Amino acid sequence: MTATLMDGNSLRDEIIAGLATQIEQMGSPAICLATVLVGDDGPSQRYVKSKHKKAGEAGMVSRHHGLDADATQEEVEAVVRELADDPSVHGILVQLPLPDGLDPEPVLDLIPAEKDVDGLTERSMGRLVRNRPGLVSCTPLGVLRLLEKYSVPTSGARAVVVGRSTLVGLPLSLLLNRKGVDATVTMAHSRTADMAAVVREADIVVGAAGQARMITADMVKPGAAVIDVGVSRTEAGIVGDVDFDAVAEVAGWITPMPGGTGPMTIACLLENTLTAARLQGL
Ligand SMILES: NC(=O)C1=CN([C@@H]2O[C@H](COP(=O)(O)OP(=O)(O)OC[C@H]3O[C@@H](n4cnc5c(N)ncnc54)[C@H](OP(=O)(O)O)[C@@H]3O)[C@@H](O)[C@H]2O)C=CC1
Ligand SMILES: Nc1nc(=O)c2c([nH]1)NC[C@@H]1CN(c3ccc(C(=O)N[C@@H](CCC(=O)O)C(=O)O)cc3)C=[N+]21
Repeated sequence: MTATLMDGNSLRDEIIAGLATQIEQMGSPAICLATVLVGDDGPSQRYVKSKHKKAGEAGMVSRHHGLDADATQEEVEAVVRELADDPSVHGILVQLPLPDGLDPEPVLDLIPAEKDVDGLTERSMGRLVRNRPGLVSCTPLGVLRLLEKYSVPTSGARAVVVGRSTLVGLPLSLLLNRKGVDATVTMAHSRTADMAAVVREADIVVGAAGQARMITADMVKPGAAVIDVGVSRTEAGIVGDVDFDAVAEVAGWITPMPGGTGPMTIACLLENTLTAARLQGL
């Protein structure tokens, strides 16, 4: 392998240790992250469990609300409303996607901006667009942290983000475009014509489409930084959007899957929870 491996597990541990120290210095207040999961999807339950475990390591408390897959819109909204009104809860994360038949928009609308640790509400997204301080989606933040940690040059670099969701692709594109980061960003998606040619232009490639191994070695410019966000369940197990073994021979930097962006998402979620607690006066 010629690429430098961008190790999300070790950077996560570093970030969580830093959070634990900060929280101790604050006199160890009970900073609380609440998660809401509707349905019994196995991997979602695993991610949520891992979020709670890591919250404990950071010196935070956490609370989980699990609802049955057949929960009604009203039931989900009632849970979120209760968490929104509860002053002992500092961060609220509603695991997406919700089961078919439930509309996430009115649910997200109930999350107060200062508790929006996923950065998904209209106010948080608006602040991101307007370049004002606010909570930003965790996976995009984690990607930026990895680029920074490994000194990947971003100013003037061409970045291609494959995926334009409000959870990952869109906020990440906005962050990469920000003053100070200064990449020239292309957002690619399922209608992009000649994806291979678009990706080949990139100094920084982010796969956030959820299409198993769609980014192949022939699509990658030699020396590029390749970040894998996608998670697909296949018969071979969990695989990313990047054809890791072959791309690692061409890229300058690459994230492993697992061990790359997943752990960084959790670290940044906890960082957002501390920020949220401070916004609420802790
Ligand atoms: N590692 C982590 O921490 C996290 C991982 N994930 C994973 O990242 C992936 C993306 O998540 P999310 O953004 O929520 O997913 P969405 O399904 O909301 O969005 C997927 C995006 O990828 C685009 N897309 C789909 N197929 C293709 C294709 N063949 N070529 C190009 N673009 C395509 C879609 O395009 P269009 O808009 O045209 O439909 C859409 O913009 C998933 O696998 C998810 O599990 C998500 C969050 C955190
Ligand atoms: N509102 C909302 N916010 C999210 O941030 C969110 C979401 N909904 N829905 C689902 C996706 C997915 N996601 C992951 C988190 C951690 C890992 C993670 O830690 N993965 C480990 C591997 C874990 C394993 O092996 O199961 C790793 O990559 O090393 C992966 C994926 C957050 N998501």
